[in-house]
Amino acid sequence: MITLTDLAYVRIGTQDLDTQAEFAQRIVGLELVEKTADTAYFRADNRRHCVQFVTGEPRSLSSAFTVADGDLPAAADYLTGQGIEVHQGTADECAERHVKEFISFRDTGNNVVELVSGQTHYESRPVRFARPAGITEFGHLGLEAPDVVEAQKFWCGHFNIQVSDWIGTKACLMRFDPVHHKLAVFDDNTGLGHVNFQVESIDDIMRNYHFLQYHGVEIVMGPGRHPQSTAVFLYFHGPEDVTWEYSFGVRRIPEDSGWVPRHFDVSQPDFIDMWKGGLAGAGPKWSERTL
Ligand SMILES: O=C(O)c1cccc(O)c1O
Ligand SMILES: [Fe+2]
Repeated sequence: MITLTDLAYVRIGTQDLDTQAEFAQRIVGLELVEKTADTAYFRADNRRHCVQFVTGEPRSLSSAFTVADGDLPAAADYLTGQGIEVHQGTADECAERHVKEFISFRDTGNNVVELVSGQTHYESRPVRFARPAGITEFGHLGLEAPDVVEAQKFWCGHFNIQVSDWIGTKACLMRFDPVHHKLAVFDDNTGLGHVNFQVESIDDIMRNYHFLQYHGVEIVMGPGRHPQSTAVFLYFHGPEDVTWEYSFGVRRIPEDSGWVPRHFDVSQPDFIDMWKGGLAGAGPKWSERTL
């Protein structure tokens, strides 16, 4: 069993670094920490960076979680013992990620996952957000897998991860600390589902909604309220199909609360947005009535 302590970062490939960098700043609102000819790093909280774009294939490269200092050798042994191939991060790879050490492996969705220790943090320097989106922190990652049940067994079997809620068998929301979920797996082939940032208030959600609309950014879903975490959310599409989410008010589940995962029924209109609850049994559409 491996103990995860936090989310670390996500690395995303891009064929257009400049456009991604501009979107991450001007639209998402992140701080650009560093940009070179082939990579750009973005900061949202005390982590030195939590999003890194890398020139290359436009796809998710890896998602990273933190483990305690000193835990990596045992984690590598454990995974190897489970028949999982482990790569030991080289000095150059560590430098590129701004971590002391890391290992990587593939999950059941063939996503590359990195376990890191010694991620650089800027504890005392305020984040210089590129715009006032209200971001407070890197919230969670949505990964994709062809079989969500298999992915859940993998994550809960090898890590200190518990299921918070199921959305049919289409999604599983999981936690490794009191936050309702920092890892979610969605039913799809492989890759990054979405990158979530928590914002300070419901007003930020609505201000961001109008800001995105003004800029012609494609809203994927929301504003709405997830019945699972009770967070108010807004998803939008960035370049190269990257989905971003702002949310506010995520539920916390205290450690010994006896929480039992709920199963949400995807055939109901409010399965992912409780504000659509009024649509249940709404009958034929008034606008389509024949007089
Ligand atoms: O916050 C949630 O509950 C949630 C539910 C479904 C899908 C998501 O991305 C979520 O963040
Ligand atoms: Fe989410």
